[in-house]
Amino acid sequence: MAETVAGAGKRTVQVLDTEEDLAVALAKYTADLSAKFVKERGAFTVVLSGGYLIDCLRKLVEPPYADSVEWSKWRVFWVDERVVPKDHVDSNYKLAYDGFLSKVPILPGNVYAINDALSAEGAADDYETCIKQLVKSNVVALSTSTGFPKFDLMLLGMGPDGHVASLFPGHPLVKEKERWVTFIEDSPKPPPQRITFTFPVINSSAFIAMVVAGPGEVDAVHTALGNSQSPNTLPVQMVLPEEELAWFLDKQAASKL
Ligand SMILES: O=C1O[C@H](COP(=O)(O)O)[C@@H](O)[C@H](O)[C@H]1O
Repeated sequence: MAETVAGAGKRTVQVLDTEEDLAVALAKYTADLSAKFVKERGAFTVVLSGGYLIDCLRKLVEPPYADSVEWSKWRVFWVDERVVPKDHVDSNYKLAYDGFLSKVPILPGNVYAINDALSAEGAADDYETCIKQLVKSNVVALSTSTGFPKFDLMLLGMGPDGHVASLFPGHPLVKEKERWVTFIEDSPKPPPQRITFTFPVINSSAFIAMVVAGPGEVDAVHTALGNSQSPNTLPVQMVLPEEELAWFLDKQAASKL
């Protein structure tokens, strides 16, 4: 199903029979976009989230997808990170390393993790400075329409409350308009200290895959994609990238649609 959303790129929704089918569809989507961007600009900038998304990337590290991807062209970033050491069980870097990065030949120098020796505020400043330098050197594109960095693909998950990245319902950070990267010290989901890309950065990306499986997010999926009359806008409803928002759902996640 594809439709155009006013003021933004198109939105597509795929409902896959099983979570296994979802992982295959996501691997194909990511591999196809990797080939497109490597051909067009010689690099592919990919932003990961934490949580369940990493498990859904398991088919990408297997043939035929793993063999077709030019891993040396990948540059990897995080949409959000918890302010904990990189080897901590809550670290999004550790989750991605164990479940994905350690299984493919991405160059270690092309993996942009946060500096885990800094405070939340310091780590957010440091990550923003790093991305500004990569924009200057043309590794990360700049959106001509917004002036914010334009990543090629963000692979996002969503929490049961409709949060994306570390942007939670009702939190003032969802309204941030200036910063590229900001920090939160009172995250309602532990751990409390995190850094996160802001909505202007998320929505300046070219493509976003929104990946949701299982029963936990059924109501938030219904609010985002169904005809639910919820009075409060969920963070996930604010996601509108420049070219395409592609939802990947399994049947359970889509059961109220
Ligand atoms: O805390 C976080 O939660 C979201 C959603 O996680 P999920 O396990 O419900 O898929 C995740 O996207 C984010 O990166 C993470 O820090």
